[in-house]
Amino acid sequence: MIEIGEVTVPAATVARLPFYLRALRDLLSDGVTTTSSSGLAERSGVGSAQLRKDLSYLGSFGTRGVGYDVETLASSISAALGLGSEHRLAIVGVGNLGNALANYSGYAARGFRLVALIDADPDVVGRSAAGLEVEHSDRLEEILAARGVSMVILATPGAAAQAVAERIVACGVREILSFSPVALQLPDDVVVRSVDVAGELQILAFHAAARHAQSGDAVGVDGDPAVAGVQPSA
Ligand SMILES: NC(=O)c1ccc[n+]([C@@H]2O[C@H](COP(=O)([O-])OP(=O)(O)OC[C@H]3O[C@@H](n4cnc5c(N)ncnc54)[C@H](O)[C@@H]3O)[C@@H](O)[C@H]2O)c1
Repeated sequence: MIEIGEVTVPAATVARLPFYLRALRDLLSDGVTTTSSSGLAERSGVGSAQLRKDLSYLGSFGTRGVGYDVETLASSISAALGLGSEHRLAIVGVGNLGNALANYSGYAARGFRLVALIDADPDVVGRSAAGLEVEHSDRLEEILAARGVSMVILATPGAAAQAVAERIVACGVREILSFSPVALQLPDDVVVRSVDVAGELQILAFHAAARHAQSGDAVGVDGDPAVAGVQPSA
């Protein structure tokens, strides 16, 4: 459970709020001002009962027979997610992944501003991405403080991740999005979200194997024995 203002919201609900917000912003850009819970649920990819339950944690927004006011609901979800004010973001580890993430153009529209790129490799330092110059990690503390960084994307190799994360946390940063393949050991008040693309693909492989098993087809996608070998649980 996560505290949002004075209410406690299940972590799974918080994880779905960005999907609702994205769907609402799409509706707004299509000029749609009201939406039904079923319409919003469909756009968000969740069931409408789930959506109504999730939104009930944030207060009462819908009007029976009319639906939700798109702008009001989007503002409420934004506020609940703490997106009212801009989050200043740094990427630490600007290799293949960090560079690709730096060049993502969607941060500003979602309330984030990329303000620093940091790397340890002298060959990488000085390169430019997204209008920023990569700076040396020797100056990490100084850079995070000077730019008011509140969130960090960590994309260093696993071997460096723990030590770098500790330095980031010592600067007061409490939210880290980690792509590094290690379980970071950090104080309890630090929130780490870990992204594992290969792990997500394994989950898809599991579902593919389950579907093939149900249809009596023992061979996985494209005959891949690794996929075929995954056994779904009951
Ligand atoms: N989670 C995922 O889904 C996923 C997907 C791809 C890669 N990864 C992981 O992300 C990380 C980055 O992958 P990549 O392909 O970009 O690797 P990369 O080697 O291209 O980039 C890593 C960068 O980190 C820098 N670095 C090393 N030590 C550092 C330190 N102490 N401080 C600051 N920078 C430092 C390196 O100089 C390099 O530029 C790896 O750990 C990789 O395993 C995760």
